[in-house]
Amino acid sequence: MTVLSMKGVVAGYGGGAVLQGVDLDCAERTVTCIVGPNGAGKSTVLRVISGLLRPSAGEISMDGEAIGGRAPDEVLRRGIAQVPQSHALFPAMSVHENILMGGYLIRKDRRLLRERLDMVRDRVPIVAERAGDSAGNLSGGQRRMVEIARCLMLDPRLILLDEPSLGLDPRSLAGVAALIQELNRAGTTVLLVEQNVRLGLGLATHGVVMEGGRVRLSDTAEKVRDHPEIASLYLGGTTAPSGSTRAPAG
Ligand SMILES: Nc1ncnc2c1ncn2[C@@H]1O[C@H](COP(=O)(O)OP(=O)(O)OP(=O)(O)O)[C@@H](O)[C@H]1O
Repeated sequence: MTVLSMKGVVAGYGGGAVLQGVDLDCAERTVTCIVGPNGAGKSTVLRVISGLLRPSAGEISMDGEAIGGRAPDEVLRRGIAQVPQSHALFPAMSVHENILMGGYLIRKDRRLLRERLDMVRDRVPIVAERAGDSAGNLSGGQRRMVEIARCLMLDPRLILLDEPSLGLDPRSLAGVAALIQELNRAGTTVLLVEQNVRLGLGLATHGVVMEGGRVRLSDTAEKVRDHPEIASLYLGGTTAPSGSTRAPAG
């Protein structure tokens, strides 16, 4: 079943279209990774889905219902949560308080809030382990985990992640990759943008290559990763060794 569908989406920032007719589908329970050169429009795709940017043409639908051009809070209520590129936590607030902010839309339903909090603590252990610490005192990798955990408070159907690997050391990378895969196993559909092509396509089920505001290639992550042009452009001329289709866990 298709969760998210984009057809012929055109969008930009006033000085001409950045997205020039993007077609993209995310099937339920898949992890789709968008890769491509700087300026290709990858982050713009996420912005146009989450409602931060209005498309000037084309269609965007979620579970078959049109959402193109809707306000961000409405898109969020429909189950699409975006985790921004970085620095998304309130550094002076505790981890627990930051997580509660993620439940703002459901704050009046105390029981649901409590249930979600338990679920988030369960899925992302650092939320309980560092509950009382200021978010500003966490390492980069821990912050990224809490940023992702925060968006789980609304139990989204689709999570949008903009460069989850940005600025992380290798150990944190593995932890964040494992968390994304775990969420996916629990049933969440994920769409992410990644500069770290090896990591992104390693943890994804599907890959999308963008160039000049268009989708150039869309296939299983494995096929995209093994595509000769992708290998030479992004993976240093070598295709990933067979058997390394998934990022290491832990
Ligand atoms: N807020 C903005 N205002 C004006 N132009 C923008 C804005 N954000 C992005 N752009 C332009 O839109 C184009 C696509 O940007 P986008 O961030 O989507 O690319 P990207 O593929 O994610 O690349 P990168 O990895 O560099 O972020 C670029 O030419 C960029 O300069």
